[in-house]
This record gives sequence, C-alpha cells and structure tokens, in this order.
Amino acid sequence: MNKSPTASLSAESSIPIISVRGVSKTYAGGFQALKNINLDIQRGEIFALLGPNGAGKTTLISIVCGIVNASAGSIIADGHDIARDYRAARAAIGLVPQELHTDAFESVWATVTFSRGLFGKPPNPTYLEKVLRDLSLWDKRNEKIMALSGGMKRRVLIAKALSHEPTILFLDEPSAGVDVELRHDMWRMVRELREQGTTIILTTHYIEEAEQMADRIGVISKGELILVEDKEVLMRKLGNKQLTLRLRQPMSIIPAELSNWSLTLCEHGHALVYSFDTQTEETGIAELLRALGEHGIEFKDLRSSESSLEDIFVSLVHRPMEAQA
Ligand SMILES: Nc1ncnc2c1ncn2[C@@H]1O[C@H](COP(=O)(O)OP(=O)(O)OP(=O)(O)O)[C@@H](O)[C@H]1O
Repeated sequence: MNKSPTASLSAESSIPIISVRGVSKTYAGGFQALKNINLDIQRGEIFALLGPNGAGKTTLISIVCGIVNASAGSIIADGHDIARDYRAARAAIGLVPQELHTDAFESVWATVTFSRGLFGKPPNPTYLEKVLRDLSLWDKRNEKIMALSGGMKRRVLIAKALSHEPTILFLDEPSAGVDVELRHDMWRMVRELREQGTTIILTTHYIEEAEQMADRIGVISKGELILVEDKEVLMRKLGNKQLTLRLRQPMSIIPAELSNWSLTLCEHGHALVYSFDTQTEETGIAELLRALGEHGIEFKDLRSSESSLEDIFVSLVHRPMEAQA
C-alpha cells in the first residue's frame, strides 16, 4: 500500500536531522572535553548551544563535522553515520568556523566556486550569486580575500559554508567580533535559511543572540550537556519576576512580619525587592502591598522586571560550582 505524501513527510520531519548518542571526547593530553553527550536536533529548527569558554561547544561541532574524532559514541547527520559514511554526512553540512584559515590569495568568487566543487556539486553560478548578494559580497567578488576587512572575511566564511547548499548549517560563535550591521544581516539570513528548510545550530556567548534566534537551547558546561529545552519553556520555567519598591525611609533589616515573602533589601536599604514565580497564578503582590501599608512602610515608586535568558544561563552554569563550594 502506498503511503500518503503527507504521512511520509511528517514521518521524515519527526526523525531528528542530527542524532548524537553517547559522545565523549578525551584529547591526547588526557583532558576530557565532552562527557556522554546525547542530543537530537530536529529538522528545520534553530538550536543554540550555550556555554562558557572551554565548555566543549567547538569540540562537539568539530566532531559532528568530522574535524575531530570522538573517543566514544556515534552521530547520524541527515541519515548518514558520520564515521562510516563521512563524505555523505559532510556534504549535508555547512560549517562557519570562528576564523578563516586559507584562501587568502584567492578571489571571493574563486573561493566559493571551489568550495562548492569540493562537495561534488555541479556548478551553479546563479545560486552562488544569490549567496554573495545576500551577504553584500557581490561587489567584492573579484577581490582577493586578504584585501578584505575582518567583517567581509566573516561574510566570505558564511558564503563558503553555504556554497554547496547544505541542509544543516553550523555557526560557531557567529557574532564574535562582528559589528552590529553584520550581526543583524546574519540573523536575517539565518531566519531566511530556516524558512527555506535549513537546520541551524549556533554556538554563542551572546545570550541576546540565543534569545532572538533560537527555537531550542542547549546548555553545555564542563563537557556535559546540562539542559536542553524549548526557549519559551525555559524562560517560563526558570524565569522569575521581580518587583522593586523604592522606600521613603531606608530600612536596615526586613521586619519579621514580612518573613512570608521572598524579600531582599538593596540600594543600602532604600529599595525592597520582591521575587516571585512567573508560573504561579497568585503573585502575592496585592497582599504584600497591604502588609507594607499595615506596617507603615511607605514607598515612592515601584517597578517590575523579568529575568532574562542571561540571568537564567548564569544561574544554571554557576549553580553546580556554588553547590560544590
Ligand atoms: N586539541 C586539543 N587538545 C587538548 N585540549 C583541547 C583541544 N581542543 C580543545 N581542548 C580543550 O577542550 C576544552 C573544550 O574546548 P572547546 O574549544 O570545545 O570549548 P568551547 O566551549 O568551544 O570554548 P570557547 O567558547 O572558548 O570557544 C577546553 O578546555 C580546551 O582547552
């Protein structure tokens, strides 16, 4: 019996485009950079891998791209085992590394044309022209790469990675050292690529980038994937809100009568900060304000704020260290 096109389409889209199973990496010196990583990346999503310096982000990307060998575990990329079927797996992947290493004497056009050929793709000048135009590189196509500015070189790296029409695009620290214009161009392009069906995995230190772009977020710390979560869910689950009340009279301690509320004193006793969970229906604000009135505590103004992804990330990555201390 023939499967309906819709059924096979949905079956295909539910299979992860990348499947990482039990991947560990110990470098030659004995340092264990990755510990038993398990991760599925869904087709067509933007996945942001966050983690402090040295967490293992580049190592993980390099293993998926076949640049570094895993010490244990297996990876399937777009249906191909990256160890057994390296060429096919690699052809599905575009990698934008942090730095440009080669091609300094070549022109932009020669570089992207050559890159495409490396993956066995037939020439397609129309496609490459579109890539260069999208990256504002078309006017520079005949210039040697060594003559380009740092920002333009970054654009060339992206163009190279896209030259063979990959279904998976890795961006390793795409925003490091680039100006606002390029960052925004890149974000726009990444969104367009996703709309065309490309799966995007980016590593970043810029939480704003993950907050803006990602559908899902993975947090890696000391070689371990400590969390993978839908961005919205993560922000709802771990985010909390704060209400800051600026007091008319400074306080030295929080009165015992207010011990039921999660309060802290800030600004040398001039501000009282109330933290509350975003998930609960009752915030407790009305009761708190009533209690403050009953105890004669007056305030000049109040403002509320919500924890950002950055606050959540810092608390996640630092929590284990604090717990150990
Ligand atoms: N070739 C290597 N030999 C030995 N150790 C290495 C090698 N490459 C990386 N490491 C170590 O592995 C750890 C993870 O490095 P990796 O570059 O994957 O981290 P990262 O999360 O990408 O960091 P950053 O954000 O600084 O780029 C670091 O402690 C690093 O020093």
